This record gives sequence, structure tokens and C-alpha cells, in this order.
Amino acid sequence: MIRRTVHQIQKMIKVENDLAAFQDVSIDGVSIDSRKIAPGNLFIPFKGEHSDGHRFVEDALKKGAAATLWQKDVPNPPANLPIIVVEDTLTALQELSRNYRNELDVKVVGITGSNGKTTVKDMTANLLSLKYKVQKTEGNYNNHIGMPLTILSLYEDTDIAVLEMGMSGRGEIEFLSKLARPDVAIITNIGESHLQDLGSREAIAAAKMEIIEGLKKNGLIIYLGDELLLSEGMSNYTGSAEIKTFGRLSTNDLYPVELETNQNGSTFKINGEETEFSLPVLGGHNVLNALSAMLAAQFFQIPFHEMNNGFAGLKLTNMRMELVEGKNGEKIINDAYNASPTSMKVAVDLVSNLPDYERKILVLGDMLELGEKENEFHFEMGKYINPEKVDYVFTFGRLGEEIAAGARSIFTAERVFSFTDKPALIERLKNCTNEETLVLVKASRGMKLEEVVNALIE
Ligand SMILES: CC(=O)N[C@H]1[C@@H](OP(=O)(O)OP(=O)(O)OC[C@H]2O[C@@H](n3ccc(=O)[nH]c3=O)[C@H](O)[C@@H]2O)O[C@H](CO)[C@@H](O)[C@@H]1O[C@H](C)C(=O)N[C@@H](C)C(=O)N[C@H](CCC(=O)N[C@@H](CCC[C@@H](N)C(=O)O)C(=O)O)C(=O)O
Ligand SMILES: Nc1ncnc2c1ncn2[C@@H]1O[C@H](COP(=O)(O)OP(=O)(O)OP(=O)(O)O)[C@@H](O)[C@H]1O
Ligand SMILES: C[C@@H](N)C(=O)N[C@H](C)C(=O)O
Repeated sequence: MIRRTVHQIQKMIKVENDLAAFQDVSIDGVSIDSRKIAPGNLFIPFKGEHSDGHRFVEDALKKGAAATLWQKDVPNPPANLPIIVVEDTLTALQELSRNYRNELDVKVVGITGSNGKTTVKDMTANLLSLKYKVQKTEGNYNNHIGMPLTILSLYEDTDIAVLEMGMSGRGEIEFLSKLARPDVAIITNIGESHLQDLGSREAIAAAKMEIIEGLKKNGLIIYLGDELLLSEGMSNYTGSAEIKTFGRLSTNDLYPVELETNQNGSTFKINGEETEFSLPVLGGHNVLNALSAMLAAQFFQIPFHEMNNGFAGLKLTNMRMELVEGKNGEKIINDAYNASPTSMKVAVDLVSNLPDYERKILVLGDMLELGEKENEFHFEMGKYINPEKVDYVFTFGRLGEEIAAGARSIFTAERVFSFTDKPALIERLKNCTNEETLVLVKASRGMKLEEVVNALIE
């Protein structure tokens, strides 16, 4: 992580006060939360929804912070302390990370897309770790605050940084890409996430393709070639970066052959290779995610035939197709981190086609931020479920009731239950499960459906 003196920091960001007395103070890492200060940190206070981080500056210093930023418009900065006054603490965080990134000899893989960013980030980091010292976005730190923090956590000797770039509006990916200046840019897919803000899938695709704006000239663009919005958008690309596509279609640079999925994961081969790859994570969509990671690893001279070792120990960030067991012996796929129609259909397909379960139950909640067609998306989701492959449908939330309505148009009524009260759903669900049952739990982050999973486990 970043290690610089106050003297050096003064050259990296615009400072508004005299720091002569603190020139040799050395910072080691950055924190935005005084409750998580590590010795030597630079504390960066933000004004938040509930409180102003400036209230915790002295506490942060007492807890071992070496120095702290202070936003100029906040009155009464404590005197005679290593306090660096700046115009705006968020801008200062971003500029510090931009300049730190440019001082490092690190290569960067930037990942965006509607679904799969975190998964592809984990896969790519695993493959690159076969040969390089790699750091990656932790958790979901992928926005205008999280990504700069990730960059500032990089060590001087890190070879490759794998950075997740998230967005919910136009211009956000361009900002992140120009800050991180990736060598490789991956666009996982175009779904419906953030339709509310962007208005159309075309606009979502355009927003994701902003990742090219900061891409190095001799870099590589990797995208889902099956997605027409991307292949059309990329047909206008006139830059000098290389382009590689992945997908199910054989028109892609990389595509799976002999793909088999089961309850332990998937096995597959790729065009032009004899190696059989084994992916220990559920879902055919994760094979596509793996292909994009493989193209990134190939760019850094890791041969395809060595990549199985990178998949072997793969553990995805939690709540992404996470298989756990409940108290009744039921298997639960905890896919509760987030949901959009594309990702929910992929999860329903997986459960519908997994063999060896006597009973399959879907627990589906609201998919948020879908805009004015949200009811239609949910009703269609309900109609998408196959009553010959799924036994019961439980829904949670206001929009979940639309899923139930859609399901009831093809299921008999006693197989569809809709709830707006989580304890009631849990109670009913517990009476439906045993060791031969498979349960899928999935909804948008805001629904916190992991609480259902936790209730089944505890
Ligand atoms: C700045 C910050 O830390 N915000 C987090 C904080 O928010 P809140 O406003 O509630 O803070 P408070 O008012 O409580 O406190 C103000 C500050 O004071 C600090 N502090 C407080 C108490 C104390 O004793 N000591 C202190 O120092 C405190 O740390 C504050 O800095 O808490 C919320 C709840 O935990 C957090 O959610 C909030 O985090 C914000 C949202 C954030 O952006 N955090 C980033 C680090 C991050 O990357 N978070 C990711 C999620 C990113 C995300 O949503 N990505 C989207 C796509 C991008 C959309 C983009 N348009 C956007 O706006 O995000 C996606 O779909 O993936 C994560 O947490 O996983
Ligand atoms: N290629 C894909 N196609 C469809 N759904 C996917 C794909 N990859 C992952 N998913 C699903 O999308 C959800 C989120 O996965 P992941 O966290 O990897 O994506 P993300 O883009 O980081 O999500 P978010 O933007 O919500 O943080 C999970 O339910 C996962 O199963
Ligand atoms: C935080 C935002 N980017 C997001 O993921 N929204 C989903 C839909 C949610 O919060 O549920």
C-alpha cells in the first residue's frame, strides 16, 4: 500500500495549508473509517449520510493515523497536528490514487459489465497469480471511492492489479478507466442492471464501453462477442488496442466446446486446445466468465494449458452461486448478492437443469433499479419458470408479487407463495425442505435475502 511522506504527498495533491512542520511524517496506507485505522494510515474524512468524518479526525490520530486530510470548507481544523487541508477530500483521494498509480510499474486489468464483474475479477486474479504478484478489488469496492482505495492499497512490487469498475450512470466508467489506465479491459455482458438510470440496454452498453477511454494504446479489449450491442459498438472502434471476443458462438475468438455442467461446477474444452478445464463453481455462465479471464491471462503470457491450476482453488466472493447446506439437510444456492433479469434467468436455468433433487424451490425477491418496466420484467420472470422442473416458487417483496403472478399463470396456485414478511416466508419454507431439496435464493442487494439463507442454516 501507499507509503509516502507528507512532503511527497504535497506533490501528488493540491494542499491548501502550510505543512512545514510535518514534511517528514510518513504515511502507510489510507483509511476512510476511524474505526478501522491501522498504524501510519492517512485518514480521509468524508461527509456522509449519518455523520461527518471530520468529527473523527482527532480520534483517528489518537488511534495511530500518521496524518489526516481536512476539507477546506469544514471549520476549525485542530491546530498543531499533521492535518492536510484540501479543497475536497473525495477529489484528493482520487488524485492521490491517480498519481500513485502512475508512479507504480503495475499492469492493470479493468473489468466492467452488467453481471459477472466480481466473479471475473476473482477468476482473473487466480489465473494471473500462477505467474505474477497480483492484487485485486476486495469485496465490491468498485466505484469512485472504492476503486481509488483499491489502487492506494497496491504495493510497490505488485505486478498486476485486477480492478472492478462499477457504475450506475453515464461517465462513471470513463472516469474510472482514465484514472486506472488499464492494459486490459474486460466487458463481461450487457444486462438490465441500472436501466432505471440509463433508460435502455443500448445506453448501458455505451456506458460499459467507456472502459476503452482510459485503455493503454497497446492494450487488449475483451468482450462478450455474443452480445450484439457490444459487437456493433466495437465495430466502430478505431484505436490501436487488440480486440478479443469470448462467448458461446463459434464466431468468437474463444468459445467452449464439450461443455458439461453439474452440481460441482463445469468441465469444458476451448477451441484449438486439447486440455479439459474443470471449473469448481456452479453455472454455465461462469464458463463464459472463465473464458474472459483466460483471454486476460493469455495476454500476460500464461498458456491456456496451465490455467486449470488457476481454477482449482477458485473461491468466488460470497453470495455468488454459493452452495451451502441447511439444517434440514437441504442444499441452498445462495445467489443473494444481487439480481437482474439476466442473472436471475441464469440462476433459474441452473437450478432447473441440476439432476438428483427430489424437490426444487425458488426463493426470488425484487430486482431493483429496473426503471418503468419493472413490473413487466418481474411478471415475465415468473412466466419464465418451468413448472415441470421447479416444484415451488416463493417470492419476497412488492415486485416479487409480480413474479408470483407470472408464475401462477403456469403453476397450480398451491405451488406459488408470495410474502412481504421475511419471518413468515422462512417459517413456511422450513416446512418444505429436506435432504432431497434444492433451494435457490436470489434478489437484489437491497432485499438482503441472505437473511433467509442464514435462517435456514442456523
Ligand atoms: C464514504 C463512505 O465511507 N461511505 C460509506 C458509509 O456511508 P454513510 O454515508 O452511511 O457514512 P456515515 O455517515 O456513517 O459516515 C461518514 C464518514 O465518516 C466515517 N466514520 C463514521 C463513523 C466513525 O466512527 N468513524 C468514521 O470515520 C465513515 O467511514 C464515512 O466515511 O457507510 C455506508 C454503510 O456502510 C457505506 O455503504 C458507504 O459506502 C459508500 C456507498 C461507498 O461508495 N463506499 C465505497 C468504498 C464502495 O466501493 N462501496 C462498495 C459498493 C459500491 C457500489 O455500490 N457499486 C455499484 C456500482 C457503482 C455505482 C456508483 N454510481 C455509486 O455511486 O456507487 C455496484 O452496483 O456494484 C461496497 O461497499 O461494497
Ligand atoms: N456472465 C453472467 N451472466 C449472467 N449472470 C451472471 C454472470 N456472471 C455472474 N452472474 C450473476 O450475477 C450476479 C452478480 O455476480 P457478480 O457479483 O460476479 O457480478 P457483478 O457484476 O460484480 O455484480 P454487481 O454489479 O451487482 O456488483 C450473481 O447472481 C451471478 O450469479
Ligand atoms: C448499489 C447499486 N449499484 C446496486 O447494486 N443496486 C442493487 C440493484 C441493489 O442495491 O439492490
